[in-house]
Amino acid sequence: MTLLKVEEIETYIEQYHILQGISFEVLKGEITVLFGRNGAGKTTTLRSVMGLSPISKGQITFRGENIGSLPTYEIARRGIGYVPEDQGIFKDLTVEENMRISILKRDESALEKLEWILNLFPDLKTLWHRKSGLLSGGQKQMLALARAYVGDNELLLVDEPSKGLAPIMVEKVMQAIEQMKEKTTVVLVEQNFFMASTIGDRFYIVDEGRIVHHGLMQELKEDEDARKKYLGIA
Ligand SMILES: Nc1ncnc2c1ncn2[C@@H]1O[C@H](COP(=O)(O)OP(=O)(O)OP(=O)(O)O)[C@@H](O)[C@H]1O
Repeated sequence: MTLLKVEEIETYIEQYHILQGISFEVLKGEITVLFGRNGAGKTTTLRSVMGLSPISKGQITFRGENIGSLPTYEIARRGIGYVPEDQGIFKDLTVEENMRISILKRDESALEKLEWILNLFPDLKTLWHRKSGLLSGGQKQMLALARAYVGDNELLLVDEPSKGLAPIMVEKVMQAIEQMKEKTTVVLVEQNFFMASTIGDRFYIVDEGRIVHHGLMQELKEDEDARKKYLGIA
């Protein structure tokens, strides 16, 4: 089932034509990875879906509803969570406080979700009363993912969670995202092909504001020529 459909979106930032016709589809329960070099337009794509960088053309459909012209808070209310590159956590609040303000409805399902995610990230339990600003980069990333997960979201947009992390931490975060797939759907922006290709189901490659290649992750893993051509790796 298609959860999110992005069709030929175009986005300007100031006078710059950043997205020049981006289309992709996200199927429920899958991890869809957006690859592409620095400055290709990956972050702008996620921000456009969230309404943070409004589109000037094209259509964005979430669960069959056109959300392309809605304000960000309405898009968030419909169940799309965004984990930006800088994680978007409240650094002066504790881990507990950060988690509590993300839980919109304090019902049984929210508590179940909280328990499930804390089992996935046991470090957060240990750090429960610590100010989030004092956490390591990897711990902050886990907190950001956990917050997005308990926020009653059906789709998570996650921007480069591996950025700046030590390899062991990158592996942990990727494994966690893979496990989150059991419960939610993820669009992942990632430069680390080797990590993302182990957990992704489908890929899209962004270049100069356009999709230049897409398919099943397995196909890209088996296609050395495409990896060289589009990602510059063997
Ligand atoms: N506020 C802004 N003003 C002007 N140009 C911007 C602004 N934000 C982004 N851009 C430009 O838009 C283009 C796409 O940026 P974007 O952040 O979407 O790329 P990206 O693929 O996510 O790259 P990275 O991996 O480096 O984060 C870049 O050329 C960038 O310089």
